[in-house]
Amino acid sequence: MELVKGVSVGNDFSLLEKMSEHEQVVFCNDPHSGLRAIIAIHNTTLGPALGGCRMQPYRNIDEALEDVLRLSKGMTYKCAAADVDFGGGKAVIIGDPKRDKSPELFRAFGQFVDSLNGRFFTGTDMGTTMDDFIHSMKETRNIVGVPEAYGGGGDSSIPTAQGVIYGIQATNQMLFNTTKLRGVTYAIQGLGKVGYRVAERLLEDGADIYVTDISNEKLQSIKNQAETTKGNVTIVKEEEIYSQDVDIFVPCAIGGVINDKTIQKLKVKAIIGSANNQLESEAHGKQLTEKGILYAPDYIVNAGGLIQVADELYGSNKDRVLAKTKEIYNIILEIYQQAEINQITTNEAANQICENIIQEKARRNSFYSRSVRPKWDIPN
Ligand SMILES: NC(=O)C1=CN([C@@H]2O[C@H](COP(=O)(O)OP(=O)(O)OC[C@H]3O[C@@H](n4cnc5c(N)ncnc54)[C@H](O)[C@@H]3O)[C@@H](O)[C@H]2O)C=CC1
Ligand SMILES: O=C(O)CCC(=O)C(=O)O
Repeated sequence: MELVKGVSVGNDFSLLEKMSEHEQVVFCNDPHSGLRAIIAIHNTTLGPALGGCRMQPYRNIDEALEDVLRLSKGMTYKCAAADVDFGGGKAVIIGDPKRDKSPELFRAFGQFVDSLNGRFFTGTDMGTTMDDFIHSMKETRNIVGVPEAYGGGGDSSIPTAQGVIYGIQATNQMLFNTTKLRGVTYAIQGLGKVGYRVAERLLEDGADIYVTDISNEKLQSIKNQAETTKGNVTIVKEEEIYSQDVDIFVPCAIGGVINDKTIQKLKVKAIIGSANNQLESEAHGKQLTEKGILYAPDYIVNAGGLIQVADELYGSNKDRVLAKTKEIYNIILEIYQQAEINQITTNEAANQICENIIQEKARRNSFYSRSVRPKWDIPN
């Protein structure tokens, strides 16, 4: 008897080959709530996988799978660089965040997370908010980025934006021999949870910024705010953000924005922002170096949120989170120096540093490697 009619995932092993670097990929389907999601666990050498959950109206399964595989790999490196005892994972929910959310959908998602029995911890990302995960928390304890009123560290985009600012200061030090934010010009793509805070801080310090977003409301809001700050804001069209005659491009929206097309347009001296997977491919890092553009690897710059959500497992302490986030300044400088000494790209330098950390820790913690439980005791 044919139980599942007409289902084909190809007549080869291409799906498994696609995830050959990953430990586990879980496809989640709950017809009752409409949940369709993918959870990817890339590497648990340093601890259970941790990574936010993105909600996006992906066009097809390939697009969603590609995104979750790339994002979860990035988390492995981000955890290593940020020195947190977690591995890399990520989740994507296929759906429109404006239309398709419901308490049932996030509860169903929580049940899938719980079924992984401590191998995966998750929280907010693009398209999801802390409120969504209040529903998931009813089904699993393995939710991070929880509001303060529920015992968590609160909005993780606050330390993420702080980390971006430390990264910009390190970049200004490298390029202009100053840690000051003003006197340097910036083009910001995306005024969401992170980008808006970065824009606010730059304006407060008297910097001139150029901004774009697909939301007019956000553009208008920052424009209004700039009336009371020392810095000035200029709104530009979405596609024009790449060709602005400014010092630094600050991508804080979607991934893949550094590609063959945009590199041609860029006139900046450096790129530093919060968006995950900014380079369409690693080779684009080389193209940036050849063009004399300094690239601050995204997963180093945007680790502030991860640092905060990982800290929740020790009880959430703002001073501890800030101290660790400040380290982003030194790590970025170290990467710039290593790239220069070894004549490699900054993304290669960052990858090498992280791979060495993972190997070194795996040797020390071999008893712990691939454990399904965190070191600390979290009751289930
Ligand atoms: N929230 C956090 O703590 C962290 C965020 N990130 C990454 O930073 C980026 C931004 O994250 P959030 O601010 O949390 O997301 P968000 O969803 O709050 O904001 C994204 C903003 O980008 C805008 N946008 C979307 N497409 C655009 C386009 N083509 N051009 C211009 N603007 C566009 C949206 O309208 C929105 O205002 C994402 O790539 C995310 O993965 C990384 C680490 C932590
Ligand atoms: O920032 C978060 O809430 C979780 C960490 C994460 O998913 C990320 O850094 O991309």
